[in-house]
Amino acid sequence: MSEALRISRVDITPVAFKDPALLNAVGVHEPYALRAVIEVTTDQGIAGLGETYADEGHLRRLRSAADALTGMDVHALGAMRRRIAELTGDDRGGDGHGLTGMITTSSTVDRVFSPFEVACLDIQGRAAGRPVSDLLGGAVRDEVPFSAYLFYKWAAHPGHEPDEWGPALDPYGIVAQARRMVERFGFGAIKLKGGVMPPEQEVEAVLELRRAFPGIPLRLDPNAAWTVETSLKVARRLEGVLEYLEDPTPGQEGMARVAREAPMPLATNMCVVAFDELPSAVRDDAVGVVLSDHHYWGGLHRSKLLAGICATFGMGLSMHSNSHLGISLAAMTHLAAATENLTYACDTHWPWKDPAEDVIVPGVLGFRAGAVAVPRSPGLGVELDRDALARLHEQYLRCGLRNRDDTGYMRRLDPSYEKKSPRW
Ligand SMILES: O=C([O-])C(=O)C[C@H](O)[C@@H](O)C(=O)[O-]
Repeated sequence: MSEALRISRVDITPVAFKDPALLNAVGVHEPYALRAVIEVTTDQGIAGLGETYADEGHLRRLRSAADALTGMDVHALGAMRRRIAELTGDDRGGDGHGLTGMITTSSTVDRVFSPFEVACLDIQGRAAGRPVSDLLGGAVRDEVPFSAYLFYKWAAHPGHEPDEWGPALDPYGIVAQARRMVERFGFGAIKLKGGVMPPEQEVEAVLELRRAFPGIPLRLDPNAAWTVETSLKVARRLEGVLEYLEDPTPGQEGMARVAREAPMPLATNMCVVAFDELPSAVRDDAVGVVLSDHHYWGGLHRSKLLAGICATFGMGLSMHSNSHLGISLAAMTHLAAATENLTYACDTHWPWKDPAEDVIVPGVLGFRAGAVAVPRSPGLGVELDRDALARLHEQYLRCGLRNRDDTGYMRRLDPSYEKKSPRW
């Protein structure tokens, strides 16, 4: 039997990178997005990478988990998760963790375990000379399609630097943003973040997108900003236009009422965010598509478990994102490549990031025709750029967000912004 690879050291480095003034149902993105880079090193000197949220509460839990996992074999993933569960208890919720408009009910154990699992899989892959997708059962696709993630957006906002994208505050601004995204990255699917403008304006924006991009799958996601009645009006107006409508209204009960009459599937990353929320969603037909996210579903293996449950119960599977760096993009790509029923283009915030602001050595990951090629080198296939890590850590120390005990990600709308009524 080959030797154990024991964890001898864990480095957790919080970083900040610039985020544009993107709008959603609860506010505007902070000028910086916070992430934590996890580097796990074994006694044989093999290092692996993970990435996760970086609010203070999460950082505290990551640090205690790191101490508890030191000395364990990187193959003992089940035992690692159990040890983290002993530390955190069955705590649920508390922090927003970049999930818009909700205090998440996702599992703390799964959120804390996830970046360690990814880093350990990176090490396993490096040691075995295999890409992470092989450790997940093998890639069933060589490249993973992602969607253009459009946002209503201010040109700038206090604390944000003006960026090359400019404002997008009406349907024409949204179509112009989509054209630039599609021209630059080649995306073959489009998602619009809604819940910001009056619903009829958001319907207009989707219809303009349909005119501008005939045949491209479209999605609209108002982050549960609407009533059941408004959701149904929108759904009827967009019959035959949307591939899915994401989280139109809060809660499984409301979603089930919309789902009964809506002419398209409903998707969610808000009312099903943990395994124990699946049975009622299935029983009540509340959702047609679940958006997975390995950051809160407990890593890559548990995301595959979610995929299996969705397949069993006839639900579709897509993938959620928050503002993220290249380590997460690599993990998302390996997972999607190895998940047969993940047939929707995945979400990504990647295009909104300044390409010069990342912690990985550039050149390995990129979009061609809207897709990312699955890395074939051992592990995740990405390397840490230590100078960039130090720079973005300095930015974290300077940016003034680190003492917040929330997501460090969203700012509630300031009073000068008059939010339009979410009702129709
Ligand atoms: O529903 C979603 O897609 C998200 O929760 C992703 C992000 O939080 C999104 O709303 C954002 O970045 O504003």
